[in-house]
Amino acid sequence: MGSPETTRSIGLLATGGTIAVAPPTTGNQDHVGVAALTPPAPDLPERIEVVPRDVLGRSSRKLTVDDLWTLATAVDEEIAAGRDGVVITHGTDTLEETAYALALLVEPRVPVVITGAMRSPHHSGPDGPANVRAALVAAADPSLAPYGPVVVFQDEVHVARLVTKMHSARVAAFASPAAGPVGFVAEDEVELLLGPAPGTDRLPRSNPPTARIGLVHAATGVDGSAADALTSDPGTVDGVVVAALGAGHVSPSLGAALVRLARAGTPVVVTSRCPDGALLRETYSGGGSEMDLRRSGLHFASTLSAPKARLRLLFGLSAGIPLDELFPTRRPVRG
Ligand SMILES: NC(=O)C[C@H](N)C(=O)O
Repeated sequence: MGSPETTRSIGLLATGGTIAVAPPTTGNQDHVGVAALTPPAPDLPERIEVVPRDVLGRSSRKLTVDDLWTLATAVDEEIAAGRDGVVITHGTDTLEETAYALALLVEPRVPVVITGAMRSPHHSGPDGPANVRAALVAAADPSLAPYGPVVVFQDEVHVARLVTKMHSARVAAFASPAAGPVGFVAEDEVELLLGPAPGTDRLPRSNPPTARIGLVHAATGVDGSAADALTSDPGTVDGVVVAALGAGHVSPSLGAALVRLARAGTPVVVTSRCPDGALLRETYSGGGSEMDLRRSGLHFASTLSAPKARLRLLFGLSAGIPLDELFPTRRPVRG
């Protein structure tokens, strides 16, 4: 790894998404390859060279967890080949999940940066080129490595655990509601605002993903049938994640169904459908409350969103990691 004065070699890995999409046709939309996303040498930020590579070429809605494993392997290969940083271009719809999957799977020895675009190359004012440039600048800054994979979008730097797509169409689509961006890019330099969080999300990288994890979204009137449907055939799912109401609540009927599942040995992990805030421990009691669910053996996923907790459970169970290690309980609920 060179000093900031030496040229830094950045792997640019393309996976598809709006940043690379061709104009719509009647069938599937094509994606241009990484060559079209690589800025020509005269347009690159100073002291950056790009090593382009096509890894996948599709909309993010078509990606599978096997694709996430493939991408993590490609990132590992780039790091092993001596890159000073890695940039991944990606569709925005599931970009935050891929960022978190890389936080689970990749040892962040160099900066790993994910970006995309909300306007395709053939729309007016495409945001892809500016996002790629800012991502390259971030990937070339070694001080970003300890943050794990980050999302750089609209010149903001967001950590994988907290970032989420907040807007379906605007170019300023991403935010980290719990803390804000950890930094920003201006004039081809990274300005950091917050330090890296203690600890790591990383899991041992042993087995490719095999576990199937169901997702239940709590809402008014959503009862136990939502969980029962997922598990009606034995062996359909290996675990369930719940996007619960508020600080970790579900309807009493859904709560009872989830408790039945947990008692029968299916891992059940509770998250909140709120984009910000903690899951409570001992404030509310009664059927479907956080006290009821915690005491009944359900696990709680701290500040992770439901889609990210699902990936943690999926990769963690596939690697044979005990549930208590994946989602540790700080202290038991009293009483
Ligand atoms: N802005 C985008 O990239 C959205 C696109 N549908 C995708 O996720 O692939």
